[in-house]
Amino acid sequence: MAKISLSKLRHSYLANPSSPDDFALNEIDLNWSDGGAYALLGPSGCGKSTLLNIISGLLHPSEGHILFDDKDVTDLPPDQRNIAQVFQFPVIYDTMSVYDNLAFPLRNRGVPADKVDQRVKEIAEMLEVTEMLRKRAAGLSPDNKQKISMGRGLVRDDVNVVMFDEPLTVIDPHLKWKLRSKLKELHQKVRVTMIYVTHDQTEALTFADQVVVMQEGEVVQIGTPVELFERPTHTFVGHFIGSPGMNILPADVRDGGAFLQGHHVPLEGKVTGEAGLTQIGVRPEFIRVSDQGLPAVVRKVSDVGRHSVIEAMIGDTSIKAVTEDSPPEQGENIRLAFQQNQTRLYRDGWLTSEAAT
Ligand SMILES: Nc1ncnc2c1ncn2[C@@H]1O[C@H](COP(=O)(O)OP(=O)(O)OP(=O)(O)O)[C@@H](O)[C@H]1O
Repeated sequence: MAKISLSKLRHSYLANPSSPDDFALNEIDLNWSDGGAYALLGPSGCGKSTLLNIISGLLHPSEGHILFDDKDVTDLPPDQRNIAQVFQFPVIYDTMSVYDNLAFPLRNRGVPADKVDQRVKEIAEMLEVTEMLRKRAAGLSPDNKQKISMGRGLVRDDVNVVMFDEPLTVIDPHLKWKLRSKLKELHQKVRVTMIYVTHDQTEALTFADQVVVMQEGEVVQIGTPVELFERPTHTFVGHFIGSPGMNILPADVRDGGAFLQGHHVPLEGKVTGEAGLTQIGVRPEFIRVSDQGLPAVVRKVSDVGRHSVIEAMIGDTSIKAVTEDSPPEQGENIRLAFQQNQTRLYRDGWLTSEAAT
């Protein structure tokens, strides 16, 4: 297990990059603690695989350094980095038994047979595959194959890090949540540093203690799932995380106050910075239908099970609110109250209101 540091990492696939747009990764600095569970989250093309390949050693960064426990590994090839990887598609030997598949990474490194046996049985128990150990891998369902693939990633206890690259891609939707929580449970048992790459917010937020959100080659926020939900430092994070995402509303700022369609909107705290495009950010969960608040007209109501999503118009600005009470009717005139300590201001995308004290 290792602490991992990425220092001033940049990468371009071009031979002679000249502008920031030429870089697939732009200046990444990160410090990950030994034994932590981390996720890299972002839409397709944001640079997740590039970063993962740099950490595993498949790709040499154009600039910067990778350190494992303060040792610079930037120039080391993958086989000398002592990493285990679990990929999108199961990597197992169909002709071998489940037992031999799990034992393979250990036998390969000359681990004594009794230790191999003990560790294989331990991992099989954690994954709940003990009864499959004697079966041939070829006959397994895709989700069981991926479980074994994960087991192969976890079986060695001497790795610096286990990296998961979209590991639930091939899993049936109704089994995904099972494997997702299994993985979290496994991390708590084995306490190896783990990095989980995904574009799926649910997977990232359920697995990781800390999530790194990426957009267009940059890290836009690093935080716990709660921090990302409650106080996104960028509108991209606000919108990308949550279902529905944060409302990002056009705002005029004058005399230190924010106005939406001419109505004053009290913010969490003082406004900092100057000029730029200003927007109010408030999550649908923090807007209530109330006697007081901003006048709005209901455009649509969607019943999504435990709650309803109200889509309304304030002037010509569309806004979403979530309610667990009985929702208003389409076309109804309502008032929407924003919870002040959850109402933030963004300037050119970045958080520019001070936190409530
Ligand atoms: N081998 C390559 N040569 C040139 N450009 C590349 C190469 N691999 C990736 N890129 C570019 O680098 C950027 C980041 O891609 P990357 O694959 O790291 O993103 P990602 O977040 O992993 O996306 P996905 O989830 O689709 O794999 C993209 O603009 C992509 O087109």
